[in-house]
Amino acid sequence: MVMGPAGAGKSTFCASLITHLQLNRRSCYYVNLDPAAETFEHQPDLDIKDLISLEDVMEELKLGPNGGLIYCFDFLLENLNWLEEGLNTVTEEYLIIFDMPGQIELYTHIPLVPTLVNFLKKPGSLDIRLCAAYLLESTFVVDRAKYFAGSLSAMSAMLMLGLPHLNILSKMDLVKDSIRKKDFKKFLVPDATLLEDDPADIAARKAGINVDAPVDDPMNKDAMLSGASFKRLNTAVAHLMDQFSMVNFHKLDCTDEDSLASILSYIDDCVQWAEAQEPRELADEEYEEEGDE
Ligand SMILES: Nc1nc2c(ncn2[C@@H]2O[C@H](COP(=O)(O)OP(=O)(O)OP(=O)(O)O)[C@@H](O)[C@H]2O)c(=O)[nH]1
Ligand SMILES: [Mg+2]
Repeated sequence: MVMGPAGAGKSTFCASLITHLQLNRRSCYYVNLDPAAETFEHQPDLDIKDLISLEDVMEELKLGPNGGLIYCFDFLLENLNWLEEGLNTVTEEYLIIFDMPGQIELYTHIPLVPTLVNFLKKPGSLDIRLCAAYLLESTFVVDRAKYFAGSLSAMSAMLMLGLPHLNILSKMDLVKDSIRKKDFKKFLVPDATLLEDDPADIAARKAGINVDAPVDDPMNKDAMLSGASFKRLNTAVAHLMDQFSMVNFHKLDCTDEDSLASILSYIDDCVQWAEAQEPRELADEEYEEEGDE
């Protein structure tokens, strides 16, 4: 189940993963659960838009895009038999890829996704072994406040969903030229020491702003204007991440087959894909191909 904030690269990752699976002769089943998604590199095998369209909901119920999305998800949960019918025949050989919408409220404020997850993994029913792939943009590391806020959202999803969980820094192609591999390593585990060389603080100090001013009252206007209370907030979030010590990241570059293979192997481990495979007989043409090699 591919999740993460809006624009994190979820659909692109799904498309690259499908291409990678096809190249490696693996079966996959693509489920689009984002009712706002318009174009696809690979046509979904099951598409929420066949059940309900966000456009219709917004038009008929006079809802905005976020309210409309929540309505669509509510509707999906009331019509889970549609999902069950679509997935019932998918065998263990398949890797099912769920492409999720990016609105964070689906995971946290109103627990719609946790309800869906419980339905999909229910023993005796669909009984799908799920794994969450939570994507964050790797460019976030440049802005420590964004990086820690993103890591906190990842941790929140981990706690809410209780699934085997992979946190992934996507779009590595965008940073690989500007940040050396060795320097990037420290961002794979969110840790409060990363705030020590925050470029935003360095720039603020250069501009003569005292971001290190002691803050007795974080709501004090001076503390807010100087950025000192914001720094205090980030430090608190960073220490919280340290205390839970739950989040670590894997790097993903969708343009690199090795990177995709590495992420896929983690996913396979989480969902125990290899263990679930029955030994199968090769089809005649596959025998011939193997012979040729
Ligand atoms: N350079 C680069 N751009 C990417 C990558 N993945 C996604 N993008 C771009 O980022 C934008 C958003 O990508 P999507 O895959 O649609 O992101 P998403 O998370 O599915 O977005 P929502 O479904 O709207 O939440 C698009 O313009 C993509 O072309 C990547 O690996 N590298
Ligand atoms: Mg998408």
